[in-house]
Amino acid sequence: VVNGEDARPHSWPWQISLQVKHGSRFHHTCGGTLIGPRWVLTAGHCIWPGDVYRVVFGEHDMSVEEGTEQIRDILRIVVHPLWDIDRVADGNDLALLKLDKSPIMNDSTGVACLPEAGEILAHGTPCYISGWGNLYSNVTVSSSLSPLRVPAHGPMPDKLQQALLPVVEHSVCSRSDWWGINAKTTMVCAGGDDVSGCNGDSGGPLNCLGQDGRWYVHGVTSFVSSRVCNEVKKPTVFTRISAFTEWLNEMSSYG
Ligand SMILES: CC(C)[C@H](NC(=O)C(F)(F)F)C(=O)N[C@@H](C)C(=O)Nc1ccc(C(F)(F)F)cc1
Repeated sequence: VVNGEDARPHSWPWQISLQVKHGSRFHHTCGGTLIGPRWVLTAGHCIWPGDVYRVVFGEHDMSVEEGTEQIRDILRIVVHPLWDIDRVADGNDLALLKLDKSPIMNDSTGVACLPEAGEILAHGTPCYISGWGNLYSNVTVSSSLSPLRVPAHGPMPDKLQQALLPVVEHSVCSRSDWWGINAKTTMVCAGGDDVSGCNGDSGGPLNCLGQDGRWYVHGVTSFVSSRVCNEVKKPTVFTRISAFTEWLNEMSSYG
């Protein structure tokens, strides 16, 4: 998250850390959302065939054993059938992870509320992105020595970050100098004035306040500008969960 702040610990109890095994150690690779006792929703682009993953719940500061962490293994991974890493702009950037065992629900770990099917957020609706992704893109300025602009990764935070990202309605997000045709109606755009998601926030939740005073997860973090995470007129793009209600119900019911 670029230009965010430390989240109050466990204030987004459905936020998980998806960790991938490299050698004998696991490390954070994506965010995700607990949407049922044994189901986590993340981004399709977080899943690479052959990799081994685990899910950490109740995490806040990655560098400290806080006693609220719970770790679960994954029984099955269902990537959306239409997801294609070579066609990011087509959307469908979703994957469901079935856990071997439900985590214990407590003050630090809980299930998210999801919106009604088809629900569309109005322009300007205040939402928060949360994640342990990069604090900024480390873009080397192009010069005679390095003619290419090489976007490298900035530092990753230890503590969960959050940032207020106002919703950008589709008619604005799909303007030619914004995301153009890459912004589909099955996506939610949110952000502006140099706050954004960044690498490592992938798959995490877009948390939006509902009329009933509850927080609802409307988006799964999908993509940002490949030049710089918080590029002007390139708001963060999320998979719109309310466009996939049927698929989510089908998958979670066949257990
Ligand atoms: C999509 C993921 C690989 C990656 N996602 C993220 O970093 C996330 F945190 F925003 F989720 C990303 O946006 N990476 C940059 C480097 C990227 O590839 N961006 C990108 C932007 C737009 C499009 C387009 F326009 F085709 F849809 C494709 C890729």
